[in-house]
Amino acid sequence: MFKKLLGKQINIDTLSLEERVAIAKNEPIPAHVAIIMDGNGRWAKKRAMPRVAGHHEGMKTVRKVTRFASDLGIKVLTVYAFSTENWKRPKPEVDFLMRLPVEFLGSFLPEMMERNVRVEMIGDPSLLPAHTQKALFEAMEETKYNTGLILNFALNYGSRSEMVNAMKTMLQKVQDGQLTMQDITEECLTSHLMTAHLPEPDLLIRTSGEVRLSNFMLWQLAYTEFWFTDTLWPDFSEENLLKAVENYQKRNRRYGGL
Ligand SMILES: Cc1cc(N2CCCCCC2)n2ncc(-c3ccc(F)cc3)c2n1
Repeated sequence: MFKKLLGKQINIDTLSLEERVAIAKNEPIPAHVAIIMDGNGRWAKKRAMPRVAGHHEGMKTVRKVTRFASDLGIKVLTVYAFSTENWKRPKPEVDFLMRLPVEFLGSFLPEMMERNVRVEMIGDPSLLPAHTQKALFEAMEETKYNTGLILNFALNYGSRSEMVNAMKTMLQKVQDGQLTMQDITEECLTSHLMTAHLPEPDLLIRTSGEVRLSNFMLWQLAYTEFWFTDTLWPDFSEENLLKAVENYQKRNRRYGGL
């Protein structure tokens, strides 16, 4: 890929990762990157390993990508870790998945503190097992004053139920006289979503060649740039994230305008 640098055309594919990071940092870095982390089961199947091996490897990729996103200066990284539809999977697989937050936080929390990373979540935690909730709430409590990258886990999250809940709250406020019909605007609905305190995603990445949203942040992604890759999530690397950011920086976002 060619980039204009200091009046010269540079073939950045010939540069090192570090050199490309330095160049990328001279242009707007997407403040909020959202990732649908697909391909874990396929990764395991290709290696004749159980599906859970792919999930476990995928968890290590979350750690790797978090480090790199923090180094790049990304402000918010939202990762779709467990959807409301995932409860339909076999119980042993769900049980394994529900232990990943415990393992991840147990091993990575000290480094996240050093890196000033804040752990947040979107979704309904009430259905998560007690050990998962405990690990999550402790990590959110311990990191709540950190001002660096926000690592935002979408857990037991579904966009349609998020929007229905927002509408119900707004309707209740209209009934209670706290809101009028004129108050019901796009901004009002946005402020009632779980992501109200976050900027909308600038870049959405989906791995493993799937090209669909799977009930993920449907409202919030209205003006987001999408980047799809055939790479399976466990194989996703700093190189892949940098490629997505470099591609993002080549696009001129119009937000519906000309
Ligand atoms: C359910 C689930 C699945 C999960 N996968 C690994 C990544 C690929 C996608 C599915 C499997 N990962 N990876 C990290 C977490 C996690 C969640 C919350 C938290 F506070 C800390 C870590 C996680 N949670």
